[in-house]
Amino acid sequence: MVGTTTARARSREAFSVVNSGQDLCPSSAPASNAGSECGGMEFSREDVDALLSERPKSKNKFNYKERCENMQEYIKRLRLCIKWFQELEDSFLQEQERLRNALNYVQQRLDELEVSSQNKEEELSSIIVELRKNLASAQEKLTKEQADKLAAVDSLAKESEGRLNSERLQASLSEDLAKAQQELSSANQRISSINDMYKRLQEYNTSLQQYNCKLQSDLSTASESLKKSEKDKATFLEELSALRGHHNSLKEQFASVKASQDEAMKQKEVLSNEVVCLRGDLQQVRDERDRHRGQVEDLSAEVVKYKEFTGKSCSELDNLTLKSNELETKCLCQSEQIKILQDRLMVAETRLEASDLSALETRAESEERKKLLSELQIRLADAEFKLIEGEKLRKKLHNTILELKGNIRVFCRVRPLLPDESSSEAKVISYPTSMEALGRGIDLVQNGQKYSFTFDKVFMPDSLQEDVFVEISQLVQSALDGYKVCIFAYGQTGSGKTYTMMGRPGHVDEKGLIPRCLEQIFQTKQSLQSQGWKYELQVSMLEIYNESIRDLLPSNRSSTDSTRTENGNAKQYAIKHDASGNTHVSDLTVVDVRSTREVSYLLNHAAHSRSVGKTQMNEHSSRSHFVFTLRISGVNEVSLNSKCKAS
Ligand SMILES: Nc1ncnc2c1ncn2[C@@H]1O[C@H](COP(=O)(O)OP(=O)(O)OP(=O)(O)O)[C@@H](O)[C@H]1O
Repeated sequence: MVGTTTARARSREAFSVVNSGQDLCPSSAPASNAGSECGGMEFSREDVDALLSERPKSKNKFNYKERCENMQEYIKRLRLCIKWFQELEDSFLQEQERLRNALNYVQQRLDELEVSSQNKEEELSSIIVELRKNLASAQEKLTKEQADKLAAVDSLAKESEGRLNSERLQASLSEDLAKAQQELSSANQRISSINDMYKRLQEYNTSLQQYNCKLQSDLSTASESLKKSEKDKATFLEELSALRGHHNSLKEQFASVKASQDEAMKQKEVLSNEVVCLRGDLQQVRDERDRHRGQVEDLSAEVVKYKEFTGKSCSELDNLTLKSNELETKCLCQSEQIKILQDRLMVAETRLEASDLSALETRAESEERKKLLSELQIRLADAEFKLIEGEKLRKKLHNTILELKGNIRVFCRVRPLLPDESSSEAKVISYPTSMEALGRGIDLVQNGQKYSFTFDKVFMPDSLQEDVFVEISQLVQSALDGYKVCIFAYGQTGSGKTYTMMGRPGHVDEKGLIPRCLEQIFQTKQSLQSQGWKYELQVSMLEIYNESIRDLLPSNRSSTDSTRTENGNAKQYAIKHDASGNTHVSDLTVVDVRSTREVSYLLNHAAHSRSVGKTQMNEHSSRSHFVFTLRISGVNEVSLNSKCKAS
C-alpha cells in the first residue's frame, strides 16, 4: 500500500530503530525525505513488499492499452520507491557519519573526564592527607585548649578576685583623680607661668638672634682679618725667605772675602819674609861690596905706593894691575847685583804696599759686610718674631671662627642608591628649598607622615668626597694648631660610614676623609719646616667588637699576635683618662709615622684585621666600631731658640 505522510497514520517502526529515539546532538535529527524528489512520499517495508508483489490487474487480458497504462503507473511508483530508497540511503550515510563524529566527541569527553577525575582523585587524596594532619593538629589543639580552658577557669577565679581588688583600686584611683584634678589646676597655673616664661624666652631668643647676627658680622670681620693676616704672613714669609737668601749670599760673600783676606795675609807674610831675605841679601852684598871697595882702595893705595916708592919690576906691577882690574870687575858685577836686588826689593815693597792696601780694603769691606749681616740678622729676627705673632693671631682667629661656627657640628650625608636598590626608596627623602633650610634641611616621609630635620650641612647623594673634606679641613688645621679634634661617622649598616671615612679602595678620586686629612697634615708639616716647625706623628688603631677592644696594629714588642699576651691569653685593654683630659687605651700599639705611604700601609693592615661580615643591607659590613687616632706633637725650634736668646 502506497501512501503520503499526510495520508498515512501508522508508525514506521523499521526506520525509527536506527535513531533509537535519542537526540545525541542538534544535528542528529531523524532522516526525512520531506520536500524530496519523491514528492513527499514515504514507504514502509510492507509498502515496498506490497509494491514488489503487486501484479497488474486488468479486466481484459488483451486490452494492452490498459495494461500498458497500468504498467506505466506501476513503473512510476517503482521509480518513486527506488528514489525514496536512494535518498533514505544518503540520509542514513549522513546520519552514520554524524553519529560517528558524535561518538568520537563523546569518547574524547570521556577521556578528558577520566583525566580530570584522576587529577581530582589525586587532589582529593592530598586534601585527605592534609585534613588528616589538620585533624591531628586540631586534636592536639583541642587537648591544649582543654588545658587552657582549665587554666582559664583558674584565671577566671583569680580575675574575679582581681576585679574585687581593682574595684578597691578604682576607689583609691578616684581619690587620686580628685587629687590629680587639683594638681591639674595647679599645673594649669604653672602652664600660664611657663607661657609667660616662654614669652620671655622668645624675647631672649630674639636678643640672642641679634647677638648671633653681631657674632656673624664679627665672624666675617674676623675672617677678613684672618685673610689679611694670612696675606701678611705670606708677604712676611716671602720677605723672610728673601732675607734668608740675602743672608746666605752675604754669608757666602763674607766667607769668600775672609778667604781672600787670609790669602792676602799669607801672601803679605810671604812677601815680608821675602823682603827680609832680600834685605839680608842686599846687606850681605853691600857688606861684600864695601869690603871689596876697601880692598880695591887698599890695592890702589898699594899700587900708588909701589909706583912711587919701591919702583918694583913691571911684571909685578902688571900682576897687581890685573888683580886690581879683576877686583874692579868683581866690584862692578856686585854693584849690578846690588842694583838688581834693589830693584827686586823695590818691586817687593810696592807689592807689599799694594797687598797692605788691598788687605785694608778687604778689612773695611768685611767690616761693612759684618755690619750688614748683623743688620740683616736683626731684620730676620724681627720678621720671625712678626711671623710668630702673625701665626698666633691666625690661630686665634681660626679658633674663633670655628667656635663661632660651633664646636660641635653635625653633618648629614645621603648616599646614592646602590644598583640593587629600588628607586622608590628615593621618594621618601626630599630637601627643603626655603632660604632658611637650604643645604641644611632634610625631609623624610614615613607612613605618609613628614619628618623634618636640620643639620649644620646636608650633603646630597651627588656630593663628592672632596666636598665633604672641604668642610672638615679646617678641623685638621685646628689639630695642627694644637687643639683636640674628633671626627666620627654614625649611621645604620650600609649607610656609607666606611666609604666616607676610608673611601673606595683603588679609586684615587674617591679617597675618604682619613687619607685626605693625613695628606693635608703631611703637606703642612712639610711647608712649616722652613719656619722651624718640627712635627712628630703617631698612629694607633683599634676596633670595639662585642664590647671588647682589639688592637689592629702589629706590635713591635712581641713577634706573635698583638691581641694576645705572652701567655697566649687575650689582652685586656683599659680606657684611661689623665689629669690633663687626655684619653688613651692602655697597652695599645702606637706607631711613629713619617709619610702618608706609611699610614696607608697601616690602614690597609688594620682593614684586613677588622671583623667584617655580611648584613642584609651591606655585602661587606664592618661589624665593629673602628677608632683611628693620630697624635701630633709639634715644636718650633726657631721660636724656642729666639726665646732662649731673649732669656
Ligand atoms: N656616597 C657614596 N657614593 C657611592 N657609593 C657609596 C656612598 N656611600 C656608600 N656607598 C656604597 O654603599 C655601600 C655601603 O657603604 P659602607 O660599607 O661604607 O657602609 P657602612 O655604613 O660602613 O656599613 P657597615 O656599618 O655595615 O660597615 C658600599 O658599597 C659603598 O661603596
